[in-house]
Amino acid sequence: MNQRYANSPQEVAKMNTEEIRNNFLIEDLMWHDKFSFTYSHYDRAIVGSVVPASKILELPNFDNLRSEYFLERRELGIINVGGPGEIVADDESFKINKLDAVYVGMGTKSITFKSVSQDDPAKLYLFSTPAHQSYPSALIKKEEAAPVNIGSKETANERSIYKYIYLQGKRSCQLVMGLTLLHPGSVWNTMPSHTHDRRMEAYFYFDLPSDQVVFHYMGQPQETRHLVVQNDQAILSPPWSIHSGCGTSNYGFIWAMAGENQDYADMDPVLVKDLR
Ligand SMILES: O=C[C@H](O)[C@@H](O)CC(=O)C(=O)O
Ligand SMILES: [Zn+2]
Repeated sequence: MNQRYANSPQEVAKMNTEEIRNNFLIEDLMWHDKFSFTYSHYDRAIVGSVVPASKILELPNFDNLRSEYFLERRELGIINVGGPGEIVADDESFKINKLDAVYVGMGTKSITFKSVSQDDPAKLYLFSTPAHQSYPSALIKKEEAAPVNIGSKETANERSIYKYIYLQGKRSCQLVMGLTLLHPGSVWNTMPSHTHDRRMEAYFYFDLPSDQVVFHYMGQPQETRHLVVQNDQAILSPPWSIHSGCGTSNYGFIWAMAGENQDYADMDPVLVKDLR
C-alpha cells in the first residue's frame, strides 16, 4: 500500500510541480487483475482500485492497518466505471453496473470482486475510511440517485451531481461518496470553488479521452496551484484546499469525503474573483 503523509498549506505553497504531484496525485490505479491502494493521513482515507479482468479477486489485508482484516475497523465505498461486475460481501451478492455504487459495512470479513465479461471488465474505484459501527452493506444504483443539475453552458460548467452515500441517502459512519458528470461542451468542475476544512476529499477522474487532460486546481483559495491529471487518476484534496478542475474535454469524476461531518452542503464557497 502506498502512503501519503499530510502537508501543511505553508509547505505546499513552496512545492514545485514534481513535489505537488508526488504528494497529491495518485497514478497507481486501475491495473488489470490487481488491487492498488494509497493510504492518506488526511482523515486516514484509503483510495484504491481493482480491475478483476481474468479472475475473481479477494480484498487482501495490509500490515499497516494492524487489523485482523481490512474492514475490521473500516467501511468501504465502491463505484464501477467499467463493464458489469459482481461483488460478494460475506453472504451478500451485488450486481454492479457502470456508475452503480456498493457500500460495504464495518465487520465484513470477505469481499470478492469479479467481472461479468473478460472483454469488458469491471473497473472498481475504492474509498475506505475508519468506522465505529456497522451499517448494512447495500447496492445503490445510478438510476436511484436523482442527479442535481448545476452550472450553465455560458460558464462551461454544466454538470449533473449524483449522490450515493450521504446523510439523506445510504447511511455510513463518515464516508460520503458520489460522482459528477460534465455535460458535453462543459469543462469546469466545482467552479465556483469551495473548501470544507472539516473534511478531506479525493477526486478520481474517469471517462476522459486518453489524449485529453484535466488541469486540477488545489491550494488555499488565495494561493492556488495546479496538477495536470489524466484519465483514471485521482487527487487528494486537503481539508483546507480548493478542488476544482478544467478539462480539455468533458469527463466524469468520483468525489469521496471523510472527516468531521457528513453534511454535503457544509462548504465554504469562494468567489471566483477572490481566487489567486
Ligand atoms: O464537496 C463536494 C464535492 O467537492 C463535489 O461534490 C463537488 C462537485 O461534484 C461539483 O461541483 O461538480
Ligand atoms: Zn468539496
